[in-house]
Amino acid sequence: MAEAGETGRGARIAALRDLRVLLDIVPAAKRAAPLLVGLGVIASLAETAGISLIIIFLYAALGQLDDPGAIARDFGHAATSVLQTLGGPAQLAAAIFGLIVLRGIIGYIYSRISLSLGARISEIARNFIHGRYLDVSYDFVRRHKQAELMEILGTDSWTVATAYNAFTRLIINVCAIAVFAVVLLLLSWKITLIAILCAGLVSLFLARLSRPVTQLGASVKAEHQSMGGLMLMTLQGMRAIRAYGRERAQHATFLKSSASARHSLTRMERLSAAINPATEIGYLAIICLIVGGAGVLEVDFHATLTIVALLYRLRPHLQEFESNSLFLAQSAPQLRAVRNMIDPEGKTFPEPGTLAMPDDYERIAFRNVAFAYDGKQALDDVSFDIPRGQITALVGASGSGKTTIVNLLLRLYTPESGQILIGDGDIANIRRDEWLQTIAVAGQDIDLVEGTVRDNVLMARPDADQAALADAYRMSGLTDLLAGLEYGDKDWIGQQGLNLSGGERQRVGIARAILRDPGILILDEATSALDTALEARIRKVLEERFAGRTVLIITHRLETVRHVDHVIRMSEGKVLAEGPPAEVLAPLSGPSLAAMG
Ligand SMILES: Nc1ncnc2c1ncn2[C@@H]1O[C@H](COP(=O)(O)OP(=O)(O)OP(=O)(O)O)[C@@H](O)[C@H]1O
Repeated sequence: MAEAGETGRGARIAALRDLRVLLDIVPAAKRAAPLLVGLGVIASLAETAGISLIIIFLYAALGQLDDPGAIARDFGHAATSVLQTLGGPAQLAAAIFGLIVLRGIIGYIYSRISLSLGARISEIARNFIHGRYLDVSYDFVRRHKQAELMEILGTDSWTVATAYNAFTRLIINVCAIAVFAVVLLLLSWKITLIAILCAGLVSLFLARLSRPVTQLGASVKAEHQSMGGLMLMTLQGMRAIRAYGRERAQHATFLKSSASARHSLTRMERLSAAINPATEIGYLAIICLIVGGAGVLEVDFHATLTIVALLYRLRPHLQEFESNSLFLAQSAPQLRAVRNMIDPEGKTFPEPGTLAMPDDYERIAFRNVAFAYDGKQALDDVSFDIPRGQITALVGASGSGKTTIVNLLLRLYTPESGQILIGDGDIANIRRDEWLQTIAVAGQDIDLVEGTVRDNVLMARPDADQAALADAYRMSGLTDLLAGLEYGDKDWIGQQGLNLSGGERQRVGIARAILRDPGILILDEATSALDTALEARIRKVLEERFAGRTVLIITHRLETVRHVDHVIRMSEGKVLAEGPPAEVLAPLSGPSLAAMG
């Protein structure tokens, strides 16, 4: 975001700097900028020439060109020679018409190019940001609020295009003002000098008036973000909100946030709305001043009239200049947010790895692994083995670090110290896609996406055929359930699969892991919501299917642990014991291992 307290000018400069960096990802827009500016300048020249010809036309119609000295000398001579070159008033009228048409055509070409470039810039910016969310470390995404990420992707990415348009228009405005200034200088340098001085004063006044706009732009963005957060909370927490009767309270919070967003937006728009009439009044005052000053400076009436006509035409350019410049100041916080997201600095990216997956390893070995979430220690000097081709159970009280181990195996995070070895090599050095192809997880927090059962299961292997899918459904006990649904596996299961029961969602997660057909299967409390009979049936099927493969089970249920080959018992981020179940579990008793830390 633009720094709090940054002045309007500082914000404009920051916005332009960020825009320049952002346009690195859209080289076409960078290349097209001079073309757009060129077109704008030609349009301005055509406009100025057209106005000058109209003035000549008027003088000629009034018979004033017979005495060029009657109007400003240089302009009078130039006007006479233009009229002589063209041949007469009819040709002059045709030239004026031609210039108006030329300006119209150029304006149309400009709009076509800038519109399609704008659309392209937004598209590339949002694609880039979406890609960034997927390739940056999982930790980075976890640290940011979802509402913030949504706002940057869904709203701020559009601002890049509008800011680009404002920037090119700004250059065009400057060029148009310069062209008008040259013609005005030719008419009377004294009056032009006064006009420039007054315009400078008006501009300073407007800059002062619009100073709070940057802070307001930042608060509008913050309010929008917090409202977005509440919207997400309403949708994602709908069940809890209703279950605890928090509808009114949630709505009241939303109303407050919504009113606050309106308040900031209204203040910003009120200020923006004041800029236009203030600009108009300021420049009209300059025109009045010039009319009054012309008499004092003894500038003749005709020249004054011509100057006033030109100044009047110049006014929209000055006004547009002010509003484009204001827009850049307003959009500084959004451009900064997009730039920060695109900038690789301060972000970490998962190691892609270079080595092939070994096929002669005997175990996955954690060696002195430590890991902390934002300084909170989750694993402390953890060492244990997961033997290849065997069933290992990872047990321990809630919060002892079991899921963190799964997260490290999935390479969602990297250990702060220590190593996870497969054979002699660190898993971080194995090609990430190959490693993930080898491993599959079904968990208690089933990560189902909004869509159908089929969409969710196919995530594991998009090219799987119907037979493989049916096999995965059968093994996870889903066949009967799907037969009962109106559209079978194409039934919409809602957000995070909430149209299904907890046990059904778990079975979809298991089907997905089975379809992957991995060498290493991780079941993180994957059957905790199933009844004992169904759990036993699925376990039997999985044992047959994954016989001879590596299976890591995370569970609290004692009966599940008793039959495994190897047990690792954890407590508060440390390994307490490791070995055969009889040895490790001997000191424990009871059907549940929930409190075994
Ligand atoms: N995303 C996170 N951010 C911050 N702290 C976290 C995060 N995930 C886990 N922790 C903390 O790390 C520690 C280990 O958590 P972990 O989820 O690995 O435990 P667990 O043994 O799997 O627990 P459970 O059996 O309840 O699932 C806990 O103290 C937990 O609060």
